[in-house]
Amino acid sequence: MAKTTSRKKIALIGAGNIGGTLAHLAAQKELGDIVLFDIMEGVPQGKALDLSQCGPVEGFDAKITGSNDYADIAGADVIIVTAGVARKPGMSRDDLLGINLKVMKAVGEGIKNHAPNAFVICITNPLDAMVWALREFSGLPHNMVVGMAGVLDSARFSHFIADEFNVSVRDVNTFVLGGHGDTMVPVVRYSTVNGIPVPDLVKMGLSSQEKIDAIVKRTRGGGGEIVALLGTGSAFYAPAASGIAMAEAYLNDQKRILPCAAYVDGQYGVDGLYVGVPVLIGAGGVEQVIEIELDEADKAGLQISVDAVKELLVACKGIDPSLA
Ligand SMILES: NC(=O)c1ccc[n+]([C@@H]2O[C@H](COP(=O)([O-])OP(=O)(O)OC[C@H]3O[C@@H](n4cnc5c(N)ncnc54)[C@H](O)[C@@H]3O)[C@@H](O)[C@H]2O)c1
Ligand SMILES: O=C(O)C[C@H](O)C(=O)O
Repeated sequence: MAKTTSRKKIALIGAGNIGGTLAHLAAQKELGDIVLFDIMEGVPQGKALDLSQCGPVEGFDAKITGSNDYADIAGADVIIVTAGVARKPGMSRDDLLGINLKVMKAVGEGIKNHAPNAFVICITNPLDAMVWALREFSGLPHNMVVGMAGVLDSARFSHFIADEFNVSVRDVNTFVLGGHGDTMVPVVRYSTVNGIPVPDLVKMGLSSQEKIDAIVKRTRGGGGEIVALLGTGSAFYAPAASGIAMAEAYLNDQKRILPCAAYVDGQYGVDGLYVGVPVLIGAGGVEQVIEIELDEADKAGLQISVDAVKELLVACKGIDPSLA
């Protein structure tokens, strides 16, 4: 029987570890038909065929194709970008700036020419600089281009908090703001177990400040911990799950409040750059930047993070004068 053509279309630029996992999750959730794009010939096609053959076993109905041609992303509702290079042990995310900036240029132009109405989620590192550059190269409205980092960093924080208090992770809610680097700001005051702020749980003697401080530190280094363990490549299951949560918020107009690298234009005293803040995502893309009250320590932490992102933008402009 002929299939409906009114399904949503999800284009995944980069068919590596995260791209393949994104495709699998999007198919399992039947978010729409999926195009996997990569410059490696055969890889997106091979992964698309393999994933399509999960359909009969898992019972999902989604058309999955692989491509090396940007024309195939035409009409995409959502694009998730993971194209580029991942860091190796001993490297920082910022070491990827030069190589991945060139990738963002090619991807941005591909999106501009073939899918300018899509909601674009960037995952490529160094995240806050790459999402800014991707927006510049694509020319899309700022509210339609967003970076994935805070959902992942908060998921790590939540996992560690759930472990510490020996409670279900479902009852834990945490917030990590700022750039996706060593200067990220896990906001302990807004982190709760079923509504009870973590500092109150410490006061109740259920943990200690030292243990919470260690969890904050581990969260900040969460990506590096996995890079060191894997030896080659970086985390991809939780990053893909986080990207899918953001895509679902847009596709299903969920009005979710999620920490994302969003364009900030005045809020938090920050102007004209992408950095991790709470935003409302719905059918209008990033519909609002939510300005929460921060204490002095968190404000200072956010400023340090913003300054680190600013330095990366200067580096981007130095490498590619078209960005200046
Ligand atoms: N934002 C985050 O929280 C977060 C989390 C995890 C990983 N990352 C980053 O995501 C990126 C991808 O990670 P991964 O594990 O999927 O890496 P990977 O190496 O498995 O996959 C990257 C893919 O990009 C492709 N690629 C390279 N240049 C391209 C181009 N010009 N056009 C299209 N495709 C191109 C490669 O062929 C490869 O298949 C890395 O930069 C990594 O650091 C970010
Ligand atoms: O740490 C990395 O290099 C990948 C990613 O940014 C992560 O946090 O897992």
